[in-house]
Amino acid sequence: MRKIPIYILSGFLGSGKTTLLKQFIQEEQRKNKQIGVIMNEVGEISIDSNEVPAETQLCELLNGCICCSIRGRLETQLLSFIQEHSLDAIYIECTGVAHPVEVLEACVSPLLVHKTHVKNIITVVDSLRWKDRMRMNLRMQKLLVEQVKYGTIIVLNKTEQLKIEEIQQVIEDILHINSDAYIRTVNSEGDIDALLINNTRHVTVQEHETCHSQQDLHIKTLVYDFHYAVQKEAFENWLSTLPSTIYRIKGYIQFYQDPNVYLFQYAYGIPDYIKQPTEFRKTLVFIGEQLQRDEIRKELAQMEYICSQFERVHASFNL
Ligand SMILES: Nc1nc2c(ncn2[C@@H]2O[C@H](COP(=O)(O)OP(=O)(O)OP(=O)(O)O)[C@@H](O)[C@H]2O)c(=O)[nH]1
Repeated sequence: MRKIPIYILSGFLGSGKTTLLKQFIQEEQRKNKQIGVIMNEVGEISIDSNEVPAETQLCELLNGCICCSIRGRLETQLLSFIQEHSLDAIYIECTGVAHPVEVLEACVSPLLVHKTHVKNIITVVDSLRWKDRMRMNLRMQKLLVEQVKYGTIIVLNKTEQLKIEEIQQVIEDILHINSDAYIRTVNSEGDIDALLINNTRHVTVQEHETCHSQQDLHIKTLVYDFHYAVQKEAFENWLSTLPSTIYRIKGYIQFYQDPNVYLFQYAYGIPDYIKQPTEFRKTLVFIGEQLQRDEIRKELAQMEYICSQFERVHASFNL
């Protein structure tokens, strides 16, 4: 019986996993292949799944990490994918705080071993964050190293943010931890076929140190729903005050006096806004350590309140 290949996309928060996944999907579609995608999020909602085309079989596993708290749900989902669809490949996008070997363990249960095989663990590295990783606490540094150590292919992404000699240093560090293949990319663009086929190392479950998102890493999430727009300048000023332990923010936002809704991405302190063609629920998801949830809620609510007052004044002048 033909075993369905599984590709595990690993890598820290905001490193470029979804960006890479979108390219895999395009490539598979170009070859008329049917694929299944499993997206795991530590938070209670997924923003990234809106990036997956409607014709792709998609499953969201939310509110926990498939490497620890919701491992059983991954197995159930893989089985249902196999039984209900005729798939050529399955892609699993891990949370940014997952340990790749523990995701692998969840994929090699006795119920799955005769039906699937894990072809590659592709670890995406944010080159700039890697270069500066000593600024992170030891637990996070260890996670970054573990993700690199157990990748069968390393994608060194966001390389345009570094100087040539810095890239050389990052490559040296990475090869020291894992001498398997690596590929340098910007926007996760590269030789997609090489990532799918190339595999110098047999993918096996190995002894490893654990680092679980909630117990060991103390990762917390917050979902904030907007009722009003906020002023862009005030929002950006506020972003610049956030601690570096807020590793990731993503979601949809609307700015005062701008009718557009933007996909907002914030990774390693760098914000990015992409105008959306359609309406989305205006929500931000925060992922980090020591999240001061009440403070974040209060500060965002304050920005909304100011704009709601502007709108009231505006409306009263137009009456
Ligand atoms: N400057 C730069 N930005 C990039 C590159 N690749 C991806 N990004 C941006 O980085 C942000 C995060 O990218 P994603 O692909 O969502 O990262 P991710 O690993 O899926 O994020 P999580 O799933 O939240 O962990 C987005 O704003 C991307 O557009 C790159 O090569 N250079």
